[in-house]
Amino acid sequence: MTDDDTDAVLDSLFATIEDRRDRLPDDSYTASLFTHEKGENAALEKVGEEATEVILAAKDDDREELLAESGDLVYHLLVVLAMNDATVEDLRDELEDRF
Ligand SMILES: N=c1c2ncn([C@@H]3O[C@H](COP(=O)(O)OP(=O)(O)OP(=O)(O)O)[C@@H](O)[C@H]3O)c2ncn1[C@@H]1O[C@H](COP(=O)(O)O)[C@@H](O)[C@H]1O
Repeated sequence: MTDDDTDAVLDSLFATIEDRRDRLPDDSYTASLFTHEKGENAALEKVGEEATEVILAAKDDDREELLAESGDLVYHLLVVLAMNDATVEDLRDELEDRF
C-alpha cells in the first residue's frame, strides 16, 4: 500500500464519519456517538479506553491485537476531531509542519 492509498483510506473514513454526523442514521455506531446522552465525553472515553488497549497489546507483544486496537483508536480520534470543527486535512497539515 502506498502513502497515497493510506491517505485515501483516512480521507474516506473521515468523509464517512462526517456523513454519519450530518445524517444521523439510526443504525450507525458513529451517529450514536454524536447523539449520546454523555455528549462528547462518550467519544473521549472511547479514545481513553482504546489507547489503554493499545498499550496492553504492545506490552503483550500481540501484533494482531495492537493493529486492531490502533484501528479503533484512530477511528475514535477522527470522531473527536469531527466533533471539534477539525478535519483529517487539518491533522495532515499539523503533522506535515513537523517535517
Ligand atoms: N472504523 C470504525 C470503527 N472502529 C471501531 N468501531 C466501533 O467502535 C466500537 C468499539 O467498541 P469496543 O472495541 O470497546 O467494543 P464494544 O464491546 O462494542 O464496546 P461498546 O461500544 O459496547 O462500548 C465497536 O462498536 C466498533 O464497531 C467502529 N465503527 C465504525 N467504523 C467505521 O465507520 C464506518 C461507519 O460505521 P457506522 O457508523 O456504524 O455506519 C464503518 O464502515 C467503519 O469504516
